[in-house]
Amino acid sequence: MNETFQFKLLATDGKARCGEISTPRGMIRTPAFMPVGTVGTVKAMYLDQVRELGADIILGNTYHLMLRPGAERVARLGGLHNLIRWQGPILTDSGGFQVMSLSALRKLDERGVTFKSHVDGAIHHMSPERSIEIQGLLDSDIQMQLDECIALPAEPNEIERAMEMSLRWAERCKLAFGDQPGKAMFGIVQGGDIPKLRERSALVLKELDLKGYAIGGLAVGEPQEVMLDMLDVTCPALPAEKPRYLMGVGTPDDILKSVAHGVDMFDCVMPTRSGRHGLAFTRYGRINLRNARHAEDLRPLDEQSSCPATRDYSRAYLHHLIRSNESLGGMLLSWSNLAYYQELMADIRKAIEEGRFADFMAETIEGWQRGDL
Ligand SMILES: Nc1cc(CSc2ncc[nH]2)c2nc(N)[nH]c(=O)c2c1
Repeated sequence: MNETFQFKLLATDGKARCGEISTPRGMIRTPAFMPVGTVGTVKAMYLDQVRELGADIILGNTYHLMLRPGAERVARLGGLHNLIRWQGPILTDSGGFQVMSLSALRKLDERGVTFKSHVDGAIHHMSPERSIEIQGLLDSDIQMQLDECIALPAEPNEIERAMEMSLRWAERCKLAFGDQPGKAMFGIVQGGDIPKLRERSALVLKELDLKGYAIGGLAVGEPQEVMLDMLDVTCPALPAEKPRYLMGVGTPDDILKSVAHGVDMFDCVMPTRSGRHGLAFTRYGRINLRNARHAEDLRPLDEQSSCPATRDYSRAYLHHLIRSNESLGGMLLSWSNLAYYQELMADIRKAIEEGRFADFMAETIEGWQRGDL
């Protein structure tokens, strides 16, 4: 079993890149979509199914897991991989983003974040060092620095303050992480929608010579064109030989266009969360199965799909299950959406390798717009 964490670029087509990250727990093919397993489960899915769909890596979450079952308990139980029975790589977010979006009472200052648990109301303090310690206890393969993500639109001096503090936290996290062969700690580029702050953040993080770089502070309410403009500024400022992970993104359209801007890794709750609410992502675009027009439509979502949930179940039945709020509805649509996302990633990787990514992107977007009546 190899002991290193190594990113290899296999092909480029314009700014789009195709590569692979080798880790002691297995290979990650990029561009990669990472299903979100926030509290140790990809909701409504068996992890064997998630693996069979082509996912090489899933996400865990420091904030949720430190509150329940607790980081030290997960370590006593043999680490996250053994607990949830996923032996591939796991990436964990550092928790700051979730504190700011989920916990009732919270305070953020130079020392870190202080918050009240949404589980039992207990008060927690998480410093950059503690976040890395927790991710270590979870035996995470790719760990995120603690950072402060500002929702957009925001005041420039607020964006600058948060970006500068995130840079100081990056250094503290690098120190706390130390040297763990086979594992990686990623810095997170901040800077909101301000190009010169994005450039500074990327350049200072590049000096830290980390094994990979996340692009944070996006997919927080800004229009897609602002997100893509920030990628135009950020990606060239990052080292070409390191992986780039765009956090919290996104729809199939966001992913396709972000790959075209040089992004290698993605994560989003979209395929599972919207699946539970009846929204299907297909090569024809979105289909909302709650809509009455599906009530007697015996067609499957896509008869050409290799996924049984997409190929074998009628829209009428999916409509019935979602309207009846039956668990099977969310299970089948989560399965179908994750299958579609992984199929899209596989098609993207192939198109880049074959030097036809621009045509593939145009054809794919046209298929979504054409829809299927
Ligand atoms: N949009 C967005 C999403 C996430 C969550 S990514 C995630 N964690 C668990 C699941 N998915 C972010 N996380 C951090 N640490 N920083 C960010 O700027 C940021 C931005």
